[in-house]
Order: sequence, then C-alpha cells, then structure tokens
Amino acid sequence: MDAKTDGGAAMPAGAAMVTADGVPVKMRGSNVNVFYGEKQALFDVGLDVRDRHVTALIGPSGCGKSTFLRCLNRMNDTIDVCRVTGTIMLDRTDIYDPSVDVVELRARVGMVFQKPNPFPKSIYENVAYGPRIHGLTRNKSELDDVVATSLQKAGLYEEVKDRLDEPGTGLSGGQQQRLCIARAIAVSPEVILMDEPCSALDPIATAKVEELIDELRENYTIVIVTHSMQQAARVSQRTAFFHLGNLVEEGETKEIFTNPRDKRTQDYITGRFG
Ligand SMILES: Nc1ncnc2c1ncn2[C@@H]1O[C@H](COP(=O)(O)OP(=O)(O)OP(=O)(O)O)[C@@H](O)[C@H]1O
Repeated sequence: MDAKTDGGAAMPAGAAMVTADGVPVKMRGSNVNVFYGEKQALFDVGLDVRDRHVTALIGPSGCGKSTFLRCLNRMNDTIDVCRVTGTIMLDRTDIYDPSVDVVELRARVGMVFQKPNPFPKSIYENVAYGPRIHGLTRNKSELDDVVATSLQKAGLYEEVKDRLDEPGTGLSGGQQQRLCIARAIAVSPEVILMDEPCSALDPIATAKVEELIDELRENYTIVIVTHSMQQAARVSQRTAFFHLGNLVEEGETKEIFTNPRDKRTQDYITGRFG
C-alpha cells in the first residue's frame, strides 16, 4: 500500500473495529492483493469502510475499483482466474475464511450492478425471491410485508403498488434499478455494494437513485464505484482514490476533492488524466 489510510492491520478475532479516531468500521481490507492469472490488479490495498457511511471508490478506468468492490462480497470467486490474498473483515468475521458460507455472506453484503438486472419475473417475485430462499419469512403475509417495505425503502412502492404482478423488466431503467435495490434490501443486508449504479440511467433517474443512497445510509453501509466525481461528491462522505491497482489515498470526500494529499489524486480530480 502506498497510501496513508485508516486501513490497519488485521484485527484479532473478537475485537470490534474502529478507525484511529474511534469511528466504527464495518469492513476492513488489509494487504489485499488481487491477481487475474499472472496479472496483478490490486497491490496491498488497505481500506476501512466506515459503518453507515457512503464510501465512493474512484479512479481512472482499469485502476481496480470494481475488483476491490467485488472482493468485499467474494464476487471475484466467480472468476476462475482470480486469486485474492490479504484479509477482509466484516465485523468480526474474516470473509475469506473457509468456514464462511458465501451465500450467507452475499445476503449480508448485497450488490447492485451497473446495468439493472431484474429477473424475468414479476415485480413482486423479484423482491420476494431472496427472503424466500433464505427462509426469512414464515408465511405469505409476512412475505407481502417484506416486499412492500423493501419497495418503500427503495422509493418505488408508490409507482408499482398497483402492478406488482407485472414483469420487472417492463419498468423504466431507473425503476428497474430501484427494483434491484429493493431486491438487495429485502434480505436485510448490512452492506450494499454498488458498481456504477447510475451509469445506465438518465439524469432524473440518477437523481432519484442518489437521493435514495443518501436515505439508505441511515441503515446501511454503502460502497459505490463511480466514474462521476460529481456523483462521488454528492453521495459519499468518504472517498478512496485508486490508480494502477494502488489505493493512493482515502479520506473525507470534501478533503479529497478540495485538498488531496497526493499529486496523482490532484491530477485526476482536475481532469489531467482518466
Ligand atoms: N475478469 C477479468 N479477467 C482478467 N482481467 C481482469 C478481469 N477483470 C478485471 N481485470 C483487469 O483488472 C484490472 C482492474 O480492472 P477493474 O475492472 O477492477 O478496474 P476499474 O477501475 O473498475 O475499471 P472501470 O472503471 O473501467 O470499470 C484491469 O487491468 C482489468 O483489465
């Protein structure tokens, strides 16, 4: 790691994680290296993800933002050539420990992708699917409640309440993305990872999703990859700047955009590259 960040050494099992200034940490990556075959994509990354904050990962194309995001719920496991070393903690759990159930992990650390990807099923079924397979509800009326609450939290309920049986794929792009957020919320995650969630959306739909992210922060820890520095500035409290597989610096979003410590960050935010 070539940055001074709060990402410190791996914690002994059982200790609650906090930053140097005492802020609760939900996830901590320490000495994270990622390889795709022979090619190394991340170098010794250490990053603290603060509890109930929005952390934005920014940097030029190919710098490793999505790779790091995918480490946080082991989505990289699905890529055959990908190998991860180092430690990633979620509260008191090392998520790469062989005893960890990856399905359960991904319920705790949900994900929303770049392109809205509802299942080819009804709006209701899109949201009900997760709670059903995880056995989170005991009967139909509880499931109905979870579906309605999740759609409400995703700011979509009023728009779809009269057509829950219609296909999710029939919604507009922005509505589909909020449906995917509702689907993620339905299994009561603690962390939501978002990989450029607005890149396929128009400005109005983007504004709605950004507002939603701000509301969700009250109850969830959010990590968002974005190409838009304006978006990072609007939605996040913390920003991490990546360059060529290194985490260059991480800090308060305002500080990163107005007073970066590293010349590479300065060059990026002033549009000199990327
Ligand atoms: N599945 C893969 N197989 C091989 N190499 C990969 C794979 N995914 C990513 N890489 C490589 O790892 C590096 C980091 O890619 P990553 O997608 O994490 O960057 P990024 O910062 O998210 O880029 P972008 O902003 O363009 O999405 C790049 O060099 C990329 O080519």
